[in-house]
Amino acid sequence: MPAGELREEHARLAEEIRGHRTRYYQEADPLISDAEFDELFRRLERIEAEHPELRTADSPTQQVGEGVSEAFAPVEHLRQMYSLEDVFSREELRAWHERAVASLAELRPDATPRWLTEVKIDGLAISLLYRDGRLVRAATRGDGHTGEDVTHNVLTIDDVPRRLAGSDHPEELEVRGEIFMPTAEFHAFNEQLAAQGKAPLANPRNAAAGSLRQKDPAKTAERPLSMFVHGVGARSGVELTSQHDAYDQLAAWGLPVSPYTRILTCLEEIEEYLDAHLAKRHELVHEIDGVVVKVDDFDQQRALGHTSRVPRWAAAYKYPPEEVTTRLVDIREQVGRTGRVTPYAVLEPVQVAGSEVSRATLHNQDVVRAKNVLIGDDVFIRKAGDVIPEVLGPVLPAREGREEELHEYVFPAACPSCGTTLAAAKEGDVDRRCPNAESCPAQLAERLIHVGSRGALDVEGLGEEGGRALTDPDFRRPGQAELISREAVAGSGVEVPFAEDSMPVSQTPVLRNEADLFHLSPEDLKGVYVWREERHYDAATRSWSKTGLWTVERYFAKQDGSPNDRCRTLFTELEKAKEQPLWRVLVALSIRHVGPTASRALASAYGSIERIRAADEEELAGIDGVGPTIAAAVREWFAVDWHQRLIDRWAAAGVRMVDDVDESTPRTLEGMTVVVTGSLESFSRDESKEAIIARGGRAAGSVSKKTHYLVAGENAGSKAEKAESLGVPVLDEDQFRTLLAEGPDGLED
Ligand SMILES: NC(=O)c1ccc[n+]([C@@H]2O[C@H](COP(=O)([O-])OP(=O)(O)OC[C@H]3O[C@@H](n4cnc5c(N)ncnc54)[C@H](O)[C@@H]3O)[C@@H](O)[C@H]2O)c1
Ligand SMILES: [Zn+2]
Repeated sequence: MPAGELREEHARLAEEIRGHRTRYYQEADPLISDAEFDELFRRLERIEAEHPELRTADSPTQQVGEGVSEAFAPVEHLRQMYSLEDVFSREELRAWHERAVASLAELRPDATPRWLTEVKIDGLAISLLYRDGRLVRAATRGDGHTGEDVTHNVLTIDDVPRRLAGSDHPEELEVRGEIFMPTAEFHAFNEQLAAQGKAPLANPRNAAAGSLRQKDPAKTAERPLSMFVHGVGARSGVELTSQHDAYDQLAAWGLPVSPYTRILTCLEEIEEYLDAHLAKRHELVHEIDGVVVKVDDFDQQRALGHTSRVPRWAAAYKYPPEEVTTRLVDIREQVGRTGRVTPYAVLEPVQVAGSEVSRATLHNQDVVRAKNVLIGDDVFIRKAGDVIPEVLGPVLPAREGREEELHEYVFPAACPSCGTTLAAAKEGDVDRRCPNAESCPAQLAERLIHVGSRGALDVEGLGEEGGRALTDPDFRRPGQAELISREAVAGSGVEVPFAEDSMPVSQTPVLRNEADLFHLSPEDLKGVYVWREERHYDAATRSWSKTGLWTVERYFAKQDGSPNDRCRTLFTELEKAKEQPLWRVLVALSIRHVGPTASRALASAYGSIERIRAADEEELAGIDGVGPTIAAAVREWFAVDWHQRLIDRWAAAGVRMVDDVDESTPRTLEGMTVVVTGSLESFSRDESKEAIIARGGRAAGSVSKKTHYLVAGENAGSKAEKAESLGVPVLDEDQFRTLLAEGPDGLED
């Protein structure tokens, strides 16, 4: 770049950065994410590294950027307040560490540096001035020399002592720290705002900054603010030898010291600290945006000194940003397993918290409205750790001049998958559902994927791709090209020798509901993209290849026309799935509320699908691990015709609907319901249940009129009383053993 242009670029960047700093510090209402701000700042630093003549004293890189607003009286700090040098990667941290060690080796040859490692609190800097133990002034950082007088506001914060505890207070002492809003308090406060119909605060940092800058201290007093100290400025009448020595002393005087600080001896330990705190980043009292590493010893700190903006004895390692901005390209809808239609944001792919994000759920139409986003907007998005990414809201100023490209999202009236009119499940529900549960391709695909999942029948080949392909023959594997038809080839004048068995893609879905899943044969998959192989014809060389111009497909790869491996796998796996135990079949049925736990409970209580189908709601509700909600859902499910057909079809195909019973065990309890309560000597809870089921009985969890026997062990409790009041016979362990061995007849003697 020519020097003139570079100078202009530098001036433009500097101006932009100053603008963002003002909005961030004085108005607590930033226009861009911190990550983007940091990027601008780094660009300016890079330009200056190449052209040091541009690094003038008024460049943002040379100044602590906060500035002071008119709203507060200016205050001169006794000692300058600094910012911190940021490092954004392990390499940068290692380089910083190496430099510091090398400099110290030269400046203080006898010293062994120790590293005080702290979390970087996402709040705002404060300087507290104590005279003879009394708080006389509190000021923001400002430009580092002059801050703003916020004494009245700071006095409302409980963590900040007005008088120091203990004795031997210095004549004068500047304490530096960070004011923050604890994460829990932040969420509680936002809920309170929401309940009052007010806009929530964007994040704990802006919340703290905004709260401290209230003109009316009474307003600040309403905000839950806290503080931790992280340094000392000017002092007289006290001898402090190191950072940690200072913290000990400040703690003794009643000042709040961070519990997360450690003293470490080498880079390796520092990196461990980084990882450990990144992993529990959201479990701390407050939000953090990184870790600060400081040379502990004050004499060594003095030797290393400062630049005009940052100390050379400290570095802030910034964690990957959790908040960035990107373009909201579109809003589309997803139809879930239960027919719920949820809008989601299609985003221009962007890195957040170390992973790429290109989609984010928007939950429902009310949420889209509340977020006030338009399709085409630039939006703030957040991804905190493992939490799913979230669209926070639009970058309003970025709309300027782009109004034409923006438009409002309209929630569809019909299912995007099958066209059925959407409806609320019950009155007042925000969510809309597609009522075409049986054969809506999207719902069916989700159910099939669920059937194939690990927790259900565990079918390799019936995952995302398989599930979609069975419901949409046009669905293609990533990279799978579209088939070119004979007609298209014919019209092109190129002669392609189509293989005899090459055939068109089928136009109709393989499955209309899951009833026929286990009746499929490889033949049925001939027309489906996902199970076909591709061959390409290169007209120039008249040969087949993997990459040629014409994509011509044959239905299976093998020369003899037999299924390819992908197809074989699916069918071997489906065969295997038929042998899965009953509880897994129950999971696979997608009955509301019936996950693995309820399925196991049902399977062990009844042992067969027929008996579950026959059980009434009250009886089901009595099973341990079932309860009324699940019982109602089970009854509801069986009341649907096509569900009944589905079970019959699966059973006819050989899916096991009955758990193995040991044939050698006599069926002494056929038709009996037995409840076991309290602890038995020679049976565990599961063993007593299994013993009942193995003999054809039902092991229920609670006593009702339908209970045939209650077995009461040690500490039987209220069930025994209930049984007596209902006239249900109560057995002890010996009698239980007799019952198991001989059935009810045995008890009569
Ligand atoms: N989004 C925007 O428009 C915008 C504008 C300006 C600044 N910013 C953001 O603000 C930050 C830059 O501000 P900065 O100059 O205050 O630098 P900084 O936040 O990177 O680091 C310096 C500050 O960290 C604080 N701090 C927290 N924990 C600390 C600890 N344990 N020890 C010492 N200090 C600790 C101190 O207040 C100190 O002044 C960056 O994250 C930047 O992205 C954003
Ligand atoms: Zn539908």
